[in-house]
Amino acid sequence: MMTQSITVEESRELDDKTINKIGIPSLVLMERAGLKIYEDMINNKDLNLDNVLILAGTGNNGGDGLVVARLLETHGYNVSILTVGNPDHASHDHKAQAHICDYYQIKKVFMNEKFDKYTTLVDALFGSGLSRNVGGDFATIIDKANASAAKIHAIDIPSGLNGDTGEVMGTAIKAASTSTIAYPKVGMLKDEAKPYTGKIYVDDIGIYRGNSFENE
Ligand SMILES: NC(=O)C1=CN([C@@H]2O[C@H](COP(=O)(O)OP(=O)(O)OC[C@H]3O[C@@H](n4cnc5c(N)ncnc54)[C@H](O)[C@@H]3O)[C@@H](O)[C@H]2O)[C@@H](O)CC1
Ligand SMILES: [K+]
Repeated sequence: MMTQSITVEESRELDDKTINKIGIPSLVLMERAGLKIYEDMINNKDLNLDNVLILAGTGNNGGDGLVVARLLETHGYNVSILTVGNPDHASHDHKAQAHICDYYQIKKVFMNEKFDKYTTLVDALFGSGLSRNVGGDFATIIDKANASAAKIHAIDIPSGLNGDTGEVMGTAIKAASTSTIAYPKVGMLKDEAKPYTGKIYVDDIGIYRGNSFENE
């Protein structure tokens, strides 16, 4: 059982070490993340997956969200994607996932979309890359998501929540459940973070701290 928590910086160092020193390709980690998040959602009986909207930023957190979109689509669920931010400036792995989503012709919606027809929203706006207060279109979408009747499942860290302190950076997603990658981040376990994280799933995707793999 992995119950340790880590800082956001450590999570980024572990990602980097796993990819660049150990040699597991980043797209393999992203695929494993997406598969685990998809399974968490399927197994969470509190989520109604009749009509799912993926809220995707243009980084790798959004890339994880696009893997979930594709897995939902290929398993027959009704799923749409709202990309927030400039797709031309998306991360390499995000662009690779967007290309795959295009192959499957997954429905795309835009900023003016009404959220009330969706049963579940997936928060893939920001994860460990959040570096400043949330504003502009991102804040608009977070506030619209929180105001909607749909439940929110967050990927890695609820967007806008400071993963180290558990504080809200401007505004933050209030998730019913969160799939966090590798280890929970320290701020997510604080009492004040609970209304934002909801139930936390910890997803093993092959990223390990120190020698913890020896205990697997
Ligand atoms: N390849 C990897 O390293 C892995 C990454 N993973 C996922 O990738 C996430 C990290 O991805 P990224 O490093 O691409 O970062 P994010 O996707 O968290 O953020 C994307 C970008 O948003 C920008 N940004 C930060 N704060 C902002 C703000 N307030 N307003 C507007 N833009 C802002 C930053 O330039 C940042 O790089 C993790 O949380 C996890 O979900 C997982 O797939 C596991 C493997
Ligand atoms: K997120």
